[in-house]
Amino acid sequence: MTQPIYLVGARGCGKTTVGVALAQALGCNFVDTDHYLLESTKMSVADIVAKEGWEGFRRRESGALQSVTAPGTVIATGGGMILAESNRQFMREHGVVIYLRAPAQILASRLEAFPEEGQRPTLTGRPITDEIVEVLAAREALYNQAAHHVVDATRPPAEIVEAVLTALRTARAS
Ligand SMILES: Nc1ncnc2c1ncn2[C@@H]1O[C@H](COP(=O)(O)OP(=O)(O)O)[C@@H](O)[C@H]1O
Ligand SMILES: O=C(O)C1=C[C@@H](OP(=O)(O)O)[C@@H](O)[C@H](O)C1
Ligand SMILES: [Mg+2]
Repeated sequence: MTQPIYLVGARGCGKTTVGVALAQALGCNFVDTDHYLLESTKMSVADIVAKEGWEGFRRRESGALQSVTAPGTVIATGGGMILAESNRQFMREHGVVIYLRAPAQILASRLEAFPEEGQRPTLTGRPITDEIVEVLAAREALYNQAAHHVVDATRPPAEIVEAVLTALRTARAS
């Protein structure tokens, strides 16, 4: 596998968790665009948003996407990476895009257990359950548009990794 693999999906679908395990299974490098921003700016997502607004954060994450793109790399994106058409096009052109899909109730229960406020400042100011329903409704079509493969992300991480590997193998054989 030399093409980069991009994991997309809503907050809490497991892009970061599954990305680490997938990279290990493939013997690839792993990068997370939010971790890249944290390391390169020394600011959390919440810090960047407080200082520059969501617009500033979105500009920086588009830059991060281009910076981390390299052969032999599994890339966990932030949940809003697919908002920009240019990012969707960039990912589709440069690699294989996998959408980790899970329903709002599952995402909400994971995020309520581990909110990680520095990583996930509120997007709407609404309670987490309402926010996720709203955000998924606005983005589901974009996740699907960006994706070469859609994988059920309600299972344990090891099973999701297996499903991604199967999707990659099937695509290569066809
Ligand atoms: N497949 C899974 N099953 C159960 N919990 C999960 C799964 N994937 C991730 N989690 C948990 O959900 C939370 C968010 O996971 P994370 O990988 O940070 O998601 P994302 O990067 O998509 O926002 C973490 O606490 C993580 O342990
Ligand atoms: O959905 C979003 O708009 C965001 C998701 C977060 O990443 P995760 O999806 O890894 O939580 C992070 O990039 C930022 O808080 C914005
Ligand atoms: Mg993440």
